[in-house]
Amino acid sequence: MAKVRVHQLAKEFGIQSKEVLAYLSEAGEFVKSASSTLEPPVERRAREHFAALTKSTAKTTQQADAPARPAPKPGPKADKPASAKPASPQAPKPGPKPTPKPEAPAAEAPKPAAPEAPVAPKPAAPETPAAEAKPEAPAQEAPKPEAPKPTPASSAKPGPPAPKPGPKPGGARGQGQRTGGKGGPRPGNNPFAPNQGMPRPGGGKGGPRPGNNPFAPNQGMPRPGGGKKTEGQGAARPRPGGAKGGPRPSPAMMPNQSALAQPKAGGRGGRGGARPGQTRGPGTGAPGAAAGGGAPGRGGRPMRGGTAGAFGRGGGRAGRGRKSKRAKRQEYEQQHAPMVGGVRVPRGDGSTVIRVRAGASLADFAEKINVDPAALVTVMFSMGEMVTANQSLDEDTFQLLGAELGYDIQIRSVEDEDREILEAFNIDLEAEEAAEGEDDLVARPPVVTVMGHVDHGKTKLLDAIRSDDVAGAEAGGITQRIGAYQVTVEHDGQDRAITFIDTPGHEAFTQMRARGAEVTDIAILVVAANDGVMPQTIEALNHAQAAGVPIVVAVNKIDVEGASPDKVRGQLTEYGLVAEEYGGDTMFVDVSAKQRINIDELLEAVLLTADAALELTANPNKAARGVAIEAKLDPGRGSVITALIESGTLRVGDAIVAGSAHGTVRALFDDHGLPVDEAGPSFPVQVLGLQSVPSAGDSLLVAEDSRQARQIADKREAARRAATLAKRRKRMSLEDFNEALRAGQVETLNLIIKGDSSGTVEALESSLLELEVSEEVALNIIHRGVGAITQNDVNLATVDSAVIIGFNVRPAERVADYADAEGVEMKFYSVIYDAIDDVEAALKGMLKPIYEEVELGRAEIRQIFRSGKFGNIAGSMVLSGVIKRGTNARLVRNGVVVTPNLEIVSLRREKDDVTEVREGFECGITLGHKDIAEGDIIETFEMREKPRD
Ligand SMILES: Nc1nc2c(ncn2[C@@H]2O[C@H](COP(=O)(O)OP(=O)(O)OP(=O)(O)O)[C@@H](O)[C@H]2O)c(=O)[nH]1
Repeated sequence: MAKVRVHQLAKEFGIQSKEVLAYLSEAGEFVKSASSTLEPPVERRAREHFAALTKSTAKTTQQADAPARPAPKPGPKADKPASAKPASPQAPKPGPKPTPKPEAPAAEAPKPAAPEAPVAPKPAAPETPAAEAKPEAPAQEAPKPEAPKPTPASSAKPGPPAPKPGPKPGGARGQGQRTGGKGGPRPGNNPFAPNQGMPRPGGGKGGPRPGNNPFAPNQGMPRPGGGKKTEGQGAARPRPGGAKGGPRPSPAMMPNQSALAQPKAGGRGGRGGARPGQTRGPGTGAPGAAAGGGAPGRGGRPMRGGTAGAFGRGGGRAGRGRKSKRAKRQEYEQQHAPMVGGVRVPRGDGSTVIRVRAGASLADFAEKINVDPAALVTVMFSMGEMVTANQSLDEDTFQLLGAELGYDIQIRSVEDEDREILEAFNIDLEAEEAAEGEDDLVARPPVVTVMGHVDHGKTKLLDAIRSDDVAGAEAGGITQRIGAYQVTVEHDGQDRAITFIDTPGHEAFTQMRARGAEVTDIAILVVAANDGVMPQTIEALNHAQAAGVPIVVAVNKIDVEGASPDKVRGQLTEYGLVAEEYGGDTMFVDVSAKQRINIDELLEAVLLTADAALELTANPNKAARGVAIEAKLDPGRGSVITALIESGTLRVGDAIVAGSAHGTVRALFDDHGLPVDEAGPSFPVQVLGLQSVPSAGDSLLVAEDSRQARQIADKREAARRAATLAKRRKRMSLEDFNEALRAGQVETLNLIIKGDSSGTVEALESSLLELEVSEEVALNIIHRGVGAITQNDVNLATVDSAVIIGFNVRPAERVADYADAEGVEMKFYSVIYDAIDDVEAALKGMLKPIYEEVELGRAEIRQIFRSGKFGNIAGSMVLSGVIKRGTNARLVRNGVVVTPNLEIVSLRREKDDVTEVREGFECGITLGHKDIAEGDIIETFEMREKPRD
């Protein structure tokens, strides 16, 4: 029998030749290689040895097999084969015990594996049999022992070598990792990191991010594919991933995430961290998945960011998303502003005060509430008011609009308006005054206005005071001019000046007040002793008291027979003016303007009243501020105003602005017509140099230079024009009646008749009342009277939207101006029939118009073009007349009107939009109506007003 060779023997025992060789070598037998033959005795001993060894191994295997499943045990020995063989596939299975601890070693597996090599050879040899017993055994055991990791370590090798064995138990898992992940340990990875369970590059495509910190507690940064490959690790530490582990989502990691993450799991599970992992775990079929959620969980977070980002929600964009939300809310609120008249306009709370200047337009108001003017136009339209955005509105209209929108719209007063204008030029008159100290102020003369009933002697009195017979120069006896002058009287041994304003009654006084000019310090109320208190006396009294001006009563015409000064005193007592001698505080002085009796006493009474009731001081050392008392255009000298300086000093050469007039003071004249160089407080002075004529009552001030003066004047002019326009809008004129009636604003024509005699006035009135134009309109004469048209007439016309008819009378210049400013129409006639004809025509104009239909043109539809943009276009031929765009139309089919009330929405020739197409031409017509057919006739027409007979 041939000798047995080494490899044959090894094969026989199912072991490797080198193991046999090793044994033989150890036994002192010289055997060269696996093919060497063995001598029979050697063979026999070897057989015995291996037979015994096999037996014991088989036993061990059986033991291991049985308890292996239920209880871990032989871990220590198994490690070697495990590392050598494909235990990995199985490793995952048993790996369910997710204890953080074992994981560490597991991760370390790679390293220890290396050092193990040198150690293994030696000790391994004797163990070989055991190891060879079965590779599976260790494989199975591996999982179990994983928990008792320390055990194998200690049992395998105490002390120093501990680290080596350490890895072993984990080795099974580490292998699992390695197997799953192709790569070995990552160079930068820290095997000792507590959460080493970081996913492996092998596990995923991505690999760790370079910036990743292996020592970071949240090492388990999301990994692409990590979920799949690292469940084992994850199983060991689910926490990190789920909790803080995951780095906050950042755009940098998004690509990977989104590339690998399952959107849903990522997006949703992100918060939980574990959810994505769970989702994936099962997907891999790995038992460790449940626990493995940890690792993927980490990934979950970023995934959320990534996914969320992809959908524009949450994640890294969360912040921006929120901002945008806020913006959207604002937008939403705006969009859901209350609808008024079909447009959205922000509403006020009912008490929101919006101040607009007099004559402001919708555009001005729109700017204040930050809304599109067009929207307000629509609102006005819905309220029945047809106004344009730039049209000036009166106060009433603004009130209506304000009530509709919830705003308290207030019209700024003239004063406020002017103050604002001046503030734009850094001129604050109030602040200027407030800044003046006692030292700046010096006494100034009182300014006196003479008031009273007609013909009670105002002018005569002023004449007497001035010793200048002004009254004699007046024609007709009706005072029509305003002047001012200053007189000097001796009082208590001192020369005291008093400034007088000549006024034809209280109207101008009030008018000036209305303009913000309150120049009067004291009022002299003239009452003719022979006539007593009359209506205008009371009016004047009321006006003066309304202005808070102290009154001195001049009981005039005491020289006339039958004069009863005491009666006057008694009468005035009823109106609150109680004479001093009756225990009151009003000074009454009996005078005769004609006889010049007690004039000095009257002046003294004025001074005493001024001293007692008023503190009249002003600062003369500043740029002049004053009021234009009178203004006129002098043919030779141009614009001439009589100004009353209130404070400061006006000098020749000053750049001034008075109302909306500006210029440079060319010359100054006092009330005697003498040139002066300057005028101080309370000094009336004629001023030359303005480039236009301001109005009486306009304020005057010295500007920095002529340029500034011009700019202020321009601004004032603009404001005044706007205010005038606003007033005019609601006034009436004969020509406007038609429109006003149509708008339903009036049904009655109000008239004021003023004539030169009562006879003509009565004749005109009765003739007008006989006019019977229609039952639809009525004529109402609200006032009639003899004499010139006065400001009171204009006021009345203003209130009642009346037209003033003047028969052989004219208004005073200022009244004409006033009427113009107020938008009151005045008509003047000298022939009664002209007046009647005009009124009759106006009344006819008031009648509601009669309209009749007038055919414009006819067109036949020849072809129909469908157009998505324009709808159905009727290719037509104009049969007669003209087809005009925008006109009314109707559709006639077979002689029957099939659709009335259409409109030529658009009209085209070839490809051009045209406004009209004449007979014989083809055109494309759009009716905004779909049901059209070839052969239909389009008739166009318009409604025209039919003149009345
Ligand atoms: N006898 C007498 N007549 C006077 C006196 N004062 C004025 N008259 C006369 O009364 C008339 C009216 O005088 P005016 O000074 O024009 O009166 P007025 O108040 O200015 O009148 P109007 O300008 O129309 O408002 C004139 O004829 C004066 O001569 C007076 O003291 N005695």
